[in-house]
This record gives sequence, C-alpha cells and structure tokens, in this order.
Amino acid sequence: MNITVMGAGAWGTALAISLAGQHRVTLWARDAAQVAAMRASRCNVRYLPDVLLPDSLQLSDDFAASLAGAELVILSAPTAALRESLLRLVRADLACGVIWLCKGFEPETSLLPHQVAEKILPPGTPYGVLSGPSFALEVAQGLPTALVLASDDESFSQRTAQALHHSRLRVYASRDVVGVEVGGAVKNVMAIAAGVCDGMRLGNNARAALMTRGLAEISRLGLKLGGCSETLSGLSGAGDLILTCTGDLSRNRRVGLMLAQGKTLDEILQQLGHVAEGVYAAREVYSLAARLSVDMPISAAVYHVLYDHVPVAQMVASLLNRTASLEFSQ
Ligand SMILES: NC(=O)C1=CN([C@@H]2O[C@H](COP(=O)(O)OP(=O)(O)OC[C@H]3O[C@@H](n4cnc5c(N)ncnc54)[C@H](O)[C@@H]3O)[C@@H](O)[C@H]2O)C=CC1
Ligand SMILES: O=C(CO)COP(=O)(O)O
Repeated sequence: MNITVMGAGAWGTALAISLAGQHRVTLWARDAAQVAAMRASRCNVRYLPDVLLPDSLQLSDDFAASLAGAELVILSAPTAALRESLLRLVRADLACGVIWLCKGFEPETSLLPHQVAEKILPPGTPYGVLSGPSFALEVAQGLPTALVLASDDESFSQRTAQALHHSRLRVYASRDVVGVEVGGAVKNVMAIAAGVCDGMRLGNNARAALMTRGLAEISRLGLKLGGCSETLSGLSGAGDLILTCTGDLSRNRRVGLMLAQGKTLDEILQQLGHVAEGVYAAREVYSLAARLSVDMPISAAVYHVLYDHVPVAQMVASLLNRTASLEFSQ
C-alpha cells in the first residue's frame, strides 16, 4: 500500500518508521529544512533523536508529489492543526481514505476531530481515528504496541486495521469513533493530574484513586457524547490512561510533574518543546462539562491550576475535601 504520513513530529515519524517495513511510506513535512536535515542524517533530530529512519522511508517537502498515488493518508498534526491539515488535503483533491492520530478537542469549538472532519471532507471520503496506548519512541524502536482504528465505515476500518497490523503493532478495528476520541482526549488531562500527584509525592494509593476516578470522569463525558462504555474501558480509554498517567515518556504527565515543582505554564511549555494536548483539552473539557452538566472534578481542578493560577496544593486539597458519595452514583 502507498501511505503518506502528513507531519513529521514524534508520532508521525514513529508510525512512518513502523510501517515502512511493509508499505511504501512517504513522510511529508512542511518545513523544507527539516526534510533536508532528515535526508542527510537519516534521523528526525528534533522529535525522535535516538532512532534511525529506515532506508525505505521516503521523505518529502513537496505536498502534491507526496500525495501522488497515495492509498491512505495519515494525519499526524496536533488537534489544533487538524482543520488546516484537512483543508490542505481537500484543496489537493484527496482521492483516498484518511486517518488522524491527534488526541484532543479543537480549541475554541470544543469539537472532536471527526466532527471537524465531517465539516470539511467531501461526502463519501472514508475516514477514521487511530488511537491507543502508544509512546512514539517505543513504536519507533519496534516494541510491541496495540492500537484501535475507529471509523463509521466498517469496511474501511477493517481493511485499514488489517493493513497497518504487523507483529509489533496490533491494530483492532472499532466503530466507536466518539468513544475512541473522547478517551484519547481526556486521558491527557488526567495525565497532568497524575503528574501533579506524583510530583507532590502523594503516593501510589493516591495515584490509583486518581486514575480510577479519572476513568469515571472520562466515561461520564464519553457516554454523554454517545461513546460506548466498552470502548472507554478498552485500549484507547483505560489503556491509554494507564500509560500516560504512569509512564515518564508522557509529555502531559511531565507538565504535571513540573507544575508540582512550581514552574509556570509558559516555562513548562518552553522546556517541553513538544505538544502537550492536555493543556488545551483541559479548557475544552471544562467548558463541555459545564455545558452538558457532566460532573468532572479532576478535569476542573486541572483547568483551574492551568488557567486560574490556583496553586497545586490548593487543587489537591479541594479534591480531597469533596463530600464523600456512593462510588457508583455517577
Ligand atoms: N508522541 C506520542 O507518543 C503520541 C502522540 N499522539 C498525538 O499525536 C499528535 C501529534 O503529537 P506529536 O507528534 O507527539 O507532537 P510533536 O510535538 O512531537 O510534533 C508536532 C508536529 O506537528 C507539527 N505542527 C504543529 N503545528 C502544526 C500546524 N499548524 N500544521 C501542521 N503541522 C503542525 C509540528 O511541526 C510537528 O511536526 C498529538 O495530538 C498527540 O496527542 C498520539 C499518540 C502518541
Ligand atoms: O498519547 C500518548 C501515548 O498514547 C502520548 O502521551 P503524551 O502526549 O502525554 O506524551
């Protein structure tokens, strides 16, 4: 299969490397200097410095040429750039299916990625989302990983999942686009909270409680928006929540760890140098929860720390001092 990966950040590059063994993969980046540097060093030094790019992986900064003959386009831009990326594809007369990797809600509109795509892609274009617990570095290193590919078009999700699947990358097909997208977006907010929890040395018990109550919040929002509970407790929900709340490769978790050290958001984002979607998702989740009357206390606490300058100690105290209720009174 001819696959074009649009965007050479950490995740787009990692997936391109992982698929280059079995498909003709072209990795397109908008920055010509980055492409030239990757061609010369066979390495994406800024985003994935310790991994070599396989010889079979094509690199391009020519958008039209990279799309010629494509049978699948994989969009790896952050959620904030999804609309712009889809418009670029439509202007280039996209003639194949497209899947995106971003995990978030569109800033300002609070739309899920598929809701943005529905407004832009011509009717009949097959599309889907690929998500699940997957640190880019581990996928690039060929370590075993399992993902979910969700699409309303069952034949597209099954064909595509089968094509992407290999011995180190298990890909399961799903029809629950909403459940997969909500799980991926909101777990990033929980990972920030888990980073705060660990940064303040609140212990393993506290982190387990936070993750479990975090999953309850994710599920309440996911069900309200039309997702399925099985999806929310599966790879792209609970699975990704476990990974990002506990794994130090998570950028969102690192945001929380640095908040616990007293750093400001500006300092943290500058130090990170990569996207941390939870920082933006916290705003959209906060407004969606209010609009839809969904109880999401952990997400709200993260929002107040990020945007109202509430000290992390006060955030923790406010969560611990909530009135006790029935565990399953959700
Ligand atoms: N890194 C990871 O382990 C994983 C990341 N993701 C998701 O994938 C998405 C991308 O993440 P990463 O690749 O890790 O981010 P990154 O920070 O490593 O790279 C971001 C990439 O997006 C590009 N970009 C930024 N603004 C853009 C715009 N306006 N138009 C086009 N491209 C733009 C940058 O040039 C860069 O290539 C995020 O939504 C993230 O949550 C999902 C699974 C794993
Ligand atoms: O989504 C991810 C792993 O599944 C990556 O998480 P971070 O964006 O927090 O690094």
